[in-house]
Amino acid sequence: MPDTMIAVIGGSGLYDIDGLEGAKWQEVASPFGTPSDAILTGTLEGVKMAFLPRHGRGHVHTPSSVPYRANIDALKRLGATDVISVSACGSFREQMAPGDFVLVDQFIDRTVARENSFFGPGCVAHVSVAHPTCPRLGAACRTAARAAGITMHDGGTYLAMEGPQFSTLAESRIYREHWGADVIGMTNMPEARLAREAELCYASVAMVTDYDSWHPQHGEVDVAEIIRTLMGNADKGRDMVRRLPALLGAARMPCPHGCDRALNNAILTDPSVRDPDLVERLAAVAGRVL
Ligand SMILES: CSC[C@H]1O[C@H](OP(=O)(O)O)[C@H](O)[C@@H]1O
Ligand SMILES: Nc1ncnc2[nH]cnc12
Repeated sequence: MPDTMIAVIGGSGLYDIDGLEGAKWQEVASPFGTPSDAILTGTLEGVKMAFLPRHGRGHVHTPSSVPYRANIDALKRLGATDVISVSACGSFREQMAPGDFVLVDQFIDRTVARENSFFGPGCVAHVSVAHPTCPRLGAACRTAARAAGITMHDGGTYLAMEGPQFSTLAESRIYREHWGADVIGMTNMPEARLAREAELCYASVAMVTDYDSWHPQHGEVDVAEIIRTLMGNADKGRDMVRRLPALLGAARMPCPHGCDRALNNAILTDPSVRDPDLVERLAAVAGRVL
């Protein structure tokens, strides 16, 4: 078993984390493109850590231009075992209020313009994403957040939209009233799919910044208000992250939910007809089974 390496993908408002020993920003090359930014690496309480700002420092990437495949591949190449996605989101539930966190466990994918798989012609694979997040990693996030005094809602369905515009009122109502979505954001898909293909445990912590556009008392989404809430959320997110190493430990045990074995029996293409270039590109993601 490899050592634990906790990788945090920071969303809007979370562009770095503090307190890492031996911290350095490391460029990591990927055959799937250039990651959003260099990756901050170091250790925290003896546990390896990595941090990647999803939109790049200074917020360069739109939700659609984030190089999701390069990001996940680069984290896997570095040795990441567990990925915690930290994201801003709108809320469809009165009780999931701005400033609260939601431990997302399901997704509805409405993205339309993103590469959503490492595999393709010449190496076809199908993994299950019925349960797209890792309960073990999620439990650590829940414990860490609650220990930090954060209101963390346990479980929620995240609707991933393409953006960059926010939803119309009609869309917001459909997602909330008919589709059962709890929160909305623009980035967790295809990130969660790719983490599963790369056999990484993935947990999503969504930090509520607004009530999207459905709430009669709150009107439409106001970016200035989102940014104000984000600032407070980012500090809470850092506090949660600081508590994770003690909960996950440096010595990793196999994932009891099978995230680290997701590719067992998933590749359909016969070895004799696999595309050698694609197989080479897949070395980090799928080398275990290729
Ligand atoms: C800041 S409002 C919209 C923006 O924030 C979220 O980003 P992330 O998921 O990376 O925290 C949302 O998905 C949009 O990209
Ligand atoms: N209401 C919202 N819709 C989509 N993404 C968001 N990120 C933060 N708030 C959001």
